[in-house]
Amino acid sequence: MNQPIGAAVPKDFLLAVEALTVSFDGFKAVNDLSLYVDENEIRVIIGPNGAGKTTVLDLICGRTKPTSGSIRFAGEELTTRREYEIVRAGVGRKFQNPSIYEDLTVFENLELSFPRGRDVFGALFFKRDGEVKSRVEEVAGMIFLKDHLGVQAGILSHGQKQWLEIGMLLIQSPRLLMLDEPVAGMSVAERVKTAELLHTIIRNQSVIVIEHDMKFVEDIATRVTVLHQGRVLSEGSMERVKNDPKVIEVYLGH
Ligand SMILES: Nc1ncnc2c1ncn2[C@@H]1O[C@H](COP(=O)(O)OP(=O)(O)OP(=O)(O)O)[C@@H](O)[C@H]1O
Repeated sequence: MNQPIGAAVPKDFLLAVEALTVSFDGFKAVNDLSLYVDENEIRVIIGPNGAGKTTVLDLICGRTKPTSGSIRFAGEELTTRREYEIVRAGVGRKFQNPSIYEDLTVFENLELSFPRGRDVFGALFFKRDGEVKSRVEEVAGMIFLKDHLGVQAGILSHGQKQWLEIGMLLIQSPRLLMLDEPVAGMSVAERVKTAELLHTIIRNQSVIVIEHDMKFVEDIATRVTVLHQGRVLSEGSMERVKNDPKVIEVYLGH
């Protein structure tokens, strides 16, 4: 049957979070939340402390299980999946503090994160050296560390360590990257380059960023979701959200 003109056509989002709730001892940290992220989108989540931002990412990556609701990613339900299955489905998560191997070089950190397959008997098989090397170099170029491949990760600047960790996710080619305050502690120049990096990433992937730095949010966001008390308080362009009286009252006015 033909769709009547003007009828809502269901759209396939990369990520569709619907009616998501999680209670901790009766306290709803996330409360009936719905959120939809497109392919090739940067979505920024902002909101006051305790709004539920980190908990939303914990729910998407399977670290926390919801009390109710659904999270569909590329058409698959994630709420019944284990954390490693969600990673394999294509969701990469970076936490606030970089977790890199400080004693290893940039090259080795990236190489170790390269996804290793398993053969039909379940044994690990390793990709040919050349394939790994060219992928490591490609990702190092994206994260501005191509000239630092032989450098020990421990002596990188804070910002470079953050980029390296993003690179360690990128090398696994996730379809969705989730970043928790990626520019915290970065210099102004590093923030500008991080915005550039995110714009490169979304040519092929989608990104969710939790951020407090409003200048950075303005630089990267096409759509912003404001959380408050576990719910969506406002959503839309930065322009719209920053002029929303509700948002000014609970967040931006402080
Ligand atoms: N495992 C948990 N057990 C109990 N309460 C929790 C748990 N995780 C989070 N909370 C509570 O849920 C609320 C939301 O926390 P969350 O860390 O998601 O907020 P946030 O928006 O990320 O805040 P911030 O900007 O400070 O990082 C807080 O009140 C927090 O104390």
